[in-house]
Amino acid sequence: MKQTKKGVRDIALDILESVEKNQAYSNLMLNNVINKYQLSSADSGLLTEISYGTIQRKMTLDYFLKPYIKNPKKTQSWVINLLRMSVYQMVYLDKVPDHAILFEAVEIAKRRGHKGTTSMVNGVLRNIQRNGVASFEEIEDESERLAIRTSHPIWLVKRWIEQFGFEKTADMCEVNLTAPLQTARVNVKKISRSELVSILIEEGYDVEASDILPEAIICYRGNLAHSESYKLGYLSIQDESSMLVAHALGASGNDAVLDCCAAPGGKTTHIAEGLTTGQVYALDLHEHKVKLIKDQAERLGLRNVKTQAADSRHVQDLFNKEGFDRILVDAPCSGLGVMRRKPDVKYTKTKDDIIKLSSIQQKLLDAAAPLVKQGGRLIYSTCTVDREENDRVAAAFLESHQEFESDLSLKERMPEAIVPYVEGHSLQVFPQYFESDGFFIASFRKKVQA
Ligand SMILES: C[S@@+](CC[C@H](N)C(=O)[O-])C[C@H]1O[C@@H](n2cnc3c(N)ncnc32)[C@H](O)[C@@H]1O
Repeated sequence: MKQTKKGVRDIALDILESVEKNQAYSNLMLNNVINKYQLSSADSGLLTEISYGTIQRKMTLDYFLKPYIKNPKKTQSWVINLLRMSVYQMVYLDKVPDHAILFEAVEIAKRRGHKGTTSMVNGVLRNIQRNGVASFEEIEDESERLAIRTSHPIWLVKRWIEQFGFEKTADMCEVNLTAPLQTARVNVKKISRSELVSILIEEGYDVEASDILPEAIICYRGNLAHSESYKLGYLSIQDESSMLVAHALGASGNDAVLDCCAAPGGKTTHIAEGLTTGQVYALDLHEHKVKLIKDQAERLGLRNVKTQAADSRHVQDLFNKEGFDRILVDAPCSGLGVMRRKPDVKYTKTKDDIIKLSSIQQKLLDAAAPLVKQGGRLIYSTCTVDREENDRVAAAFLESHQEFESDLSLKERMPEAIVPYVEGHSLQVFPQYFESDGFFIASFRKKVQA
């Protein structure tokens, strides 16, 4: 039901407050409020731009605000968020004039606070309008400057520079500030890509075939999740990096496949679309998440997906040894490759999380290993950019599982554009390579016993 009318900026402030207090993820909250208030597409666009933009650039905005706020620690959080989102609009959006931004901010301050707060908001914004914002050149340390300018935590920027060098880190930080394009995967069991592209164009979507993957479509305008073709099961919304995983797995025909961490089912259904008589067994921890996989398989008309709620660290209790041709461990991870979609992730993840996650990732791989057939393949993937969770987990697996070897055939299953980035048995996709998510894939082959 449509709620009482609330201004876009008021709603944006609610989102910023909830995200700040860790009550909600920005992407989920945004979808909820767009439905709740039945916003027009122009208003949804503005709301997304203001709330995502402000979260994306939080550290930069705080740097701009610092000289103008006497006592930031004593200032209420909603006031800080109101100032952040107003400065975001003043500096980064040219479609709204400064006087309108100031007027709206003062009106919100009047409604939510007392006179003193209103005049403080007014004063800070007027001063910024008059004097401008600080230059980044004032920050001496190069990595700190990059961190503040692109609004990434300093520990993370330093860690990435150490792991990948300054240039790659800087490119990644820049691209993390941009909005991702929506991509979709064609359900080749139901329709060809060229047919689907024509149907979507007729429906009014601005789409084209990707030149990286044969089943991918890029959408420049409109939300394909609302299309008729989506309802009919012709497509799934999926990032191209994530689509690479099914290619790496290379399941086909009658293969028995196990997907250990499968919800919401993006990769399970991709794999299932590529089989004929084969089956995918899809596991995830919780029943409500398993339902998401079931719903997707049903929508896509896939009958070769079997789901079960289970802790895959004990997967050996569920299946016989050496029962699967292919196993995928698309592990829980820090998600540092998907910051464009979930900008709040960058401020909440810690080094400790990375250590804890890498231990879970190793346990999941250890548990899956005995279930792979001799000559079969095990794929490990994450949507993160961090050597501890990626290369080190892969190396530790090979070291402690002599029955496996590096699978150097990974290159042969990757699309041409990706091949140059494959290093031996693994691949780290950086978000700046193809405008897709940051992703890691490693491929292991179980040796055939003599
Ligand atoms: C990266 S997501 C998987 C995304 C999924 N493969 C897809 O493509 O849609 C990781 C999943 O692992 C699940 N998970 C975490 N720990 C698990 C465990 N011990 N056993 C099974 N699933 C687990 C989480 O619930 C989460 O859904």
